[in-house]
Amino acid sequence: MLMLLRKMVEIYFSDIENVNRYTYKELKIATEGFSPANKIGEGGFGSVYKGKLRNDTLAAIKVLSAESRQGVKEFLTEIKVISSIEHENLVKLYGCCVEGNHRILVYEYHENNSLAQTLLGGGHSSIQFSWDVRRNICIGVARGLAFLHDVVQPHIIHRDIKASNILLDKSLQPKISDFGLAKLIAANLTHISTLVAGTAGYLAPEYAIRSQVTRKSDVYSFGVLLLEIVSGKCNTNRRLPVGERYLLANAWDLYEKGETESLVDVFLDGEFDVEEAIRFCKIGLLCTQDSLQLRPSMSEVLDMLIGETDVNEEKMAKPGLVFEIIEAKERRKQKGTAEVENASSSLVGSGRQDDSSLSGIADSFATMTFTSIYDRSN
Ligand SMILES: Nc1ncnc2c1ncn2[C@@H]1O[C@H](COP(=O)(O)OP(=O)(O)OP(=O)(O)O)[C@@H](O)[C@H]1O
Repeated sequence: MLMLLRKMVEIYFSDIENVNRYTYKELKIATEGFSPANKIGEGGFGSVYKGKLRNDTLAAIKVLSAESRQGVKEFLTEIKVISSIEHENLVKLYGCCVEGNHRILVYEYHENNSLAQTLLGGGHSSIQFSWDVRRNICIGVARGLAFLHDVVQPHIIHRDIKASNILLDKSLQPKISDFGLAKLIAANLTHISTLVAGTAGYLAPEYAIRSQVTRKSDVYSFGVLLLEIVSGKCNTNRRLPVGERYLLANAWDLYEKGETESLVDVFLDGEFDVEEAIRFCKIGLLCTQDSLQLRPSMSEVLDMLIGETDVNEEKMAKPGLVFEIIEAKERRKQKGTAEVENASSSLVGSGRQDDSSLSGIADSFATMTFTSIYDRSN
């Protein structure tokens, strides 16, 4: 069995070009024995360490935990996928280590950390997120995603677009990381169903409820991220009163009242291009509409962001809000009642959801990893 596995790994590796292989020993040296001092993060799949490679290059070394769902096949698939694509807004994979039980990915290191720890990190970062910087980040992320969706063949759905997966390099260029959930899907398939493994606040309703993954579920997540970048607020802040907890619901309320401008981060102190900021908010709302068909593609989003095309808000519908289901589920847990069904029926546009899809909610949520429902302290 072990021999067979080794053989499989060798066959797979012989098929993968341009990927360095590292030994466990050299990665141990690079991270000073995986010392806690060099640990820079902890994700759903394991720990991330900063390390210095043999050629003095800094790297982010992601050690997949034993509990990680990624087996050899998924691990090697991830490597194959990442190594075959290169783009200025995607994190570069240097190589990997597959030795015994060790599964380690070695990425280019980006010193300015993620948006989750900087922009949304509660004031612990010294980075100045001016409007120009934010605009550049939004456009860069849209470029990276449009590339994955519309240029790479067959296209790639990221599935886990969120602030902790947007890293910043030394000149604050955004880099999309974590293709652990990405899967290549055949171009003729419109969607694939799978276990929901994204993060709650960024999840498109159809993804949360029916595990339905399409490029449009990435578009939804991008819309949430866009609103976070413009507002400087996390999509969920459980410290706030119920009515103010959810950024997306607030954004829609303000839009309806014609007060979209007040969504923009107060830290900008009024120093931003008002028209452009409002346009970005509207694009965020276009992306998060309940109906997949109404959401634009990432290439269309990019064109709207750079002002190449206008934002058509004529028929813009209310966003699909997942939090209502989450809260109802929490209440049900506490009270042992069957409120999920009630809350689900109040989901925006939920008239299209039948009982069979609703009955899957609890199961879908049981498989979700709620790893990044973070709060911003201010
Ligand atoms: N290439 C990198 N350069 C610098 N820091 C990184 C890099 N990759 C990851 N990190 C840091 O490690 C943290 C954890 O990353 P990881 O992708 O494993 O998990 P996550 O995105 O936080 O959560 P999840 O696994 O649920 O997606 C990131 O938030 C970031 O701070």
